[in-house]
Amino acid sequence: MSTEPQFIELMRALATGPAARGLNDDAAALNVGAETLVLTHDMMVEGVHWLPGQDPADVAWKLVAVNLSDLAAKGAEPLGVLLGYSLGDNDVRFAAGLGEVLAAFEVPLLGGDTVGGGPGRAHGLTAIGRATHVPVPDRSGARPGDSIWLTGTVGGAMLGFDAVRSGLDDPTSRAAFCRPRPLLAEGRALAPLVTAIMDVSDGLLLDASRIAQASGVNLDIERDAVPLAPGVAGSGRAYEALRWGDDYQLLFTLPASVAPPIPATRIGTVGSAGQFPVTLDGAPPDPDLPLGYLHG
Ligand SMILES: Nc1ncnc2c1ncn2[C@@H]1O[C@H](COP(=O)(O)OP(=O)(O)O)[C@@H](O)[C@H]1O
Ligand SMILES: Cc1ncc(C[n+]2csc(CCOP(=O)(O)OP(=O)(O)O)c2C)c(N)n1
Ligand SMILES: [Mg+2]
Repeated sequence: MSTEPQFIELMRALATGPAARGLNDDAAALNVGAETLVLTHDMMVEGVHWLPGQDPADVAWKLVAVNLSDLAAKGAEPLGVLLGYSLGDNDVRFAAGLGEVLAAFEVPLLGGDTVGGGPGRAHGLTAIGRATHVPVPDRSGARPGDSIWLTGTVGGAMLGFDAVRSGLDDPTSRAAFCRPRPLLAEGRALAPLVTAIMDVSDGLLLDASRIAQASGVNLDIERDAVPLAPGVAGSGRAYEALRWGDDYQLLFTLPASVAPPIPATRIGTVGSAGQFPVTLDGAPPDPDLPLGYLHG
């Protein structure tokens, strides 16, 4: 079996048009007449993205939210979604959660496909958006001297996952894992200003390394500047929170003179490319630990 990066490399040879952006971005950007459509697709798999026994309404919420998060990171306004659904237990609960998330973010369901499920069910969703700013911001414009910024905190999903796994009925800590909120308004406000932007799905360090690689720079993160979700600080899991993922915050770079128009924390500085795409307080990350979450 291939790893996720190996398979994407095979796809990269096929996705050669400009709209695919070299498969180096959160979404495709397709010019259609005077508009630019922003298109993304993410899947969720039982046992990989949700635990067997989790409320299907939460799975539906997250499936839509993670895709809208990719639109948010490109400053796009959602136009609609298409659902690929595997039948299983409690399909009615899934439909209820889908209704909630579509209403919460005012996104229409446009269609989809339904198949018989089995163990290890997988659902997919395509989200279609309209660019509110062109050029659609990508990951490649970070320049030495830029500041690195992050919305919100990291580590909340990691703690929420533990709460779900241990059956803890604490809605606040579960919410970060079960019901992430795509930062659509924030992404739209940032799109005209940023030099690079993406959403943090696979872990702050791994996603920062993607901006670094796309931009041909180093991202140096100040460890103590990274805002941690309540409960992470002092738990001994601060470094894990930088690598766990599923937090769906926006990570972006701005020229040093530009202040973000939305609440965010400055977490580091862009430097020239060096041996490591990402450093922490000038030092390489722990070589024995992955930077974030990769499939395969
Ligand atoms: N099976 C696939 N076929 C074509 N493109 C893919 C496939 N899997 C991933 N990609 C592309 O590879 C890039 C990286 O994917 P991914 O890391 O999943 O992005 P994101 O975290 O924004 O969802 C994106 O451009 C995505 O569209
Ligand atoms: C049961 C379970 N175990 C572990 C995780 C953690 N996890 C699984 S995939 C993932 C990264 C994000 O998923 P991915 O499919 O890579 O999304 P993308 O980057 O394509 O948006 C994380 C943090 C989880 N969500 N659920
Ligand atoms: Mg993806």
